Amino acid sequence: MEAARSVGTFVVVGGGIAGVTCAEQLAVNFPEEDILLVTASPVIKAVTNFKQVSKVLEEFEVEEQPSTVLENRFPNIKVIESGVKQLKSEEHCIYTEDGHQHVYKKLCLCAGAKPKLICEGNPYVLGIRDTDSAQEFQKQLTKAKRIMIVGNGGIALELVYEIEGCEVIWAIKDKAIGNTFFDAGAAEFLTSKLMSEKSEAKIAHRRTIYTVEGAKRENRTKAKADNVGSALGPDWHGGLDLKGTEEFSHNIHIETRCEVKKIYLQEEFRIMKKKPLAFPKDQHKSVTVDKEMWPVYVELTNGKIYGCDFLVSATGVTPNVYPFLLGNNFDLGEDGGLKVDDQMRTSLPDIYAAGDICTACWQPSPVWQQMRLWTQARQMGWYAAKCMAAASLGHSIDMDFSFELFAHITKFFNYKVVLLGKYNAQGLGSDHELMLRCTKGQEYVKVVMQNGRMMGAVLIGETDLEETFENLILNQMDLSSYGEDLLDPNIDIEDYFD
Ligand SMILES: Cc1cc2nc3c(=O)[nH]c(=O)nc-3n(C[C@H](O)[C@H](O)[C@H](O)COP(=O)(O)OP(=O)(O)OC[C@H]3O[C@@H](n4cnc5c(N)ncnc54)[C@H](O)[C@@H]3O)c2cc1C
Ligand SMILES: NC(=O)C1=CN([C@@H]2O[C@H](COP(=O)(O)OP(=O)(O)OC[C@H]3O[C@@H](n4cnc5c(N)ncnc54)[C@H](O)[C@@H]3O)[C@@H](O)[C@H]2O)C=CC1
Repeated sequence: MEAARSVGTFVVVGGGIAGVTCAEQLAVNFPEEDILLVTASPVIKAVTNFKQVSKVLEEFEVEEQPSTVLENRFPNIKVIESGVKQLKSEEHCIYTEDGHQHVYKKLCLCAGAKPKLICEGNPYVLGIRDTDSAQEFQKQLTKAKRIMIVGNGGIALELVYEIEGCEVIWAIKDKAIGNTFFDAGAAEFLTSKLMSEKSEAKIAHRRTIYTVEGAKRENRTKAKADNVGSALGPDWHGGLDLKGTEEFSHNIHIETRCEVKKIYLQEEFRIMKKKPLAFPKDQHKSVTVDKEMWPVYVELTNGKIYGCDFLVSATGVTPNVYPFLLGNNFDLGEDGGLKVDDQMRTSLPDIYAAGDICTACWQPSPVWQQMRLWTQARQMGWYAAKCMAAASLGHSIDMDFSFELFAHITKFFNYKVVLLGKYNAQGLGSDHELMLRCTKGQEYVKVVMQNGRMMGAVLIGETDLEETFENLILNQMDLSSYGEDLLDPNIDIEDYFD
């Protein structure tokens, strides 16, 4: 039987922030055209309450919505809930799992990324990406007395702060926590909070950025077949009760400079006669042998072995390119993403990409870098649509202003965190200086300077400096003459530069 075939000018794949933003923008640009959004997940992600905090910094809420809400808002968007199983780029056609074919003139791939697990296929190693995987994690946690978290980026930072009633062994490769966002100084500032704070205060301050419309969570079905759902985002844990079986708040032990060497199941471990360690009651006291039996045992590269109920592998993501590769010779970046140029074009004709799936391969501004973040997914989806629209009318457009400066606003350990430009002196070599201001428990301010110019900043706490520093990084003013005054709390820096 011949498969049903549709023909559309613009087809977008992926119902996450990048895909939805791209489809919306195309729908606005081409009200007469039908825009096809093909997605494996049964709900789509919508950006709501968008707020431009300053020139580049933006904040918004995210809602999971049924696709009909998007179709009602944009009558020329048609959502198809089915995973793409093959792309035939020479025929300008995608094949979906429901047996249909969709022909496109221009296609934008926004299929996100998947967790890069330390051990694929082991049922005791969980990854967190979408609503289903977060709920599975929560379910396992309610039965757990001890877990191990591996990884030192965004997810690990959020988890160690949120989990209660369960011993957590946090195994990190680095010497300080949060290496993807912080240097050792900021890490120390945060660690003291992690080790001291009581759960009551924490709950009272829980942030509420992430919203899920109504009670849809319960009614949701899984993403089709092997496909992942959309990535979670700001405050994804807000609606989850992340509590283990015990009655304490934080109980975290950090193992630094190590990786997972091997994971043993209980039976396998029993015959080996190796000695697992008990949960250290105090970082400085000598450790004792663990008498308890655990479902799984983890041997670390520092020689220590701990038993636990399960592990969370919060070890980054891999772009979800697999469904599109067969028979298509895409150029891939080192991180496995689809390489895109300054017009968001992949290496194949009429195929664009945006969000976590892509690897930015244009010459970036000296103070921008790609990170797989919600904000960048939105900016790329929006810009890709603009580029597709321009190309279909025969021209190209200038790079969007949002790619001039890396800017990320988030919350860690209940502190507001703003990251600007080369906030960790990424790629600046040794030829740079750092200036610091820190008030324990209150704020941590770091600026990265090079040749008298501000190149980046980390602002933790209510510093109120983001707008001024954003301007100083963007205008690359020579600040040599201001010296330490830049961070003097008694000087109103805003007045200085008015
Ligand atoms: C736990 C967690 C917390 C996070 N917190 C933050 C945060 O606080 N701030 C921040 O900025 N970022 C955060 N991020 C990162 C952010 O969520 C992602 O960078 C962003 O959502 C990526 O959007 P995307 O649209 O590119 O991909 P996704 O959201 O992953 O969407 C991909 C879409 O493609 C669909 N799809 C996949 N395969 C196929 C296929 N074969 N056919 C059709 N459709 C397909 C999926 O179902 C999905 O709808 C977090 C990520 C996680 C996992
Ligand atoms: N508030 C925010 O901005 C948040 C952002 N996110 C984003 O979601 C995505 C997924 O988050 P994460 O998984 O935390 O990724 P990540 O990229 O933030 O961090 C991955 C971490 O895993 C470590 N790692 C990699 N391989 C390892 C290995 N084999 N053994 C031990 N450690 C290893 C890395 O050193 C790094 O610390 C990222 O794009 C992240 O930026 C996630 C949560 C919060």
